[in-house]
Amino acid sequence: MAIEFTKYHGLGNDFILIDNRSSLTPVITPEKAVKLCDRHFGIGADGVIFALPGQNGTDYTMRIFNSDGSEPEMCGNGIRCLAVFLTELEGVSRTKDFYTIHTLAGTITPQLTDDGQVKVDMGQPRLLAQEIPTTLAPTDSKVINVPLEVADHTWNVTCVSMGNPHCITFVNDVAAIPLESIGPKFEHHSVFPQRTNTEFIEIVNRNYLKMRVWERGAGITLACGTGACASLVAGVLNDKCDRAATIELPGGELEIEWSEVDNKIYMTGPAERVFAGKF
Ligand SMILES: N[C@@H](CCC[C@H](N)C(=O)O)C(=O)O
Repeated sequence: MAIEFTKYHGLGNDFILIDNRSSLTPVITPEKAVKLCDRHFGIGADGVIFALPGQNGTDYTMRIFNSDGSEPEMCGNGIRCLAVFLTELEGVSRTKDFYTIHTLAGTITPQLTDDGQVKVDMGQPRLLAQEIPTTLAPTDSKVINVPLEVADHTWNVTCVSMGNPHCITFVNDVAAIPLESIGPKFEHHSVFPQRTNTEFIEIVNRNYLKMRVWERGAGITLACGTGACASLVAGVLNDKCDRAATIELPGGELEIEWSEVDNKIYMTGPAERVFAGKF
């Protein structure tokens, strides 16, 4: 059976999107997703995203497989891509400029803005150790600036869940971080029972941060939306940045705001269609 797909990216964090609106079961297995994501023998992507029917009153459901076949709870760049993909699928019958999307991290709401970007209500960050999850602190404590031994070095980390786990470290120079070698050591550290995404952040000023990321299940990527949101929260918790900032990633910039009004995170950035095909 031939399956149609469309390739999208959000700041170079790239995904294979599949129209799965006729069933709540993904049309391909995690093992097949690994093959499709392979950059030499497949289409090449950081993950596969499925547009499924809505649940609990939402418009749609999003599921995603990382390039290693694991299933994360949420994907920030991916949900912007999904929002634009849905407009493509719905065509002229589209009647509104936002979607309610059921995810494993709860209901997320991406909105298409007039300038072609996508602004996403990412929900509230979760800060307790049991919510990350991590054993770095007692279950009902926050994990802020806590020492962690990785690769014979003590890193002070702050942990934030955006539905998926993030471990954030502030450094003087993100370019100097040997991501390829230490990323996997953070991801598989025994204090993270569900593994973790890892962000290294350089504070340029209180409204501009530089970030590099090692993603759980995908390795080095050019951008991570949930990671940018989690990093802004970590910056605020450590009094290193304001509640609204630009995050510069290798693939481009995201605007992130942590609202004092509703405690939610709002992420704004692009989503670009690359090409479509069949496999
Ligand atoms: N790139 C994504 C995050 C994708 C999921 C992540 N690899 C995980 O396993 O949690 C983003 O833009 O948020």
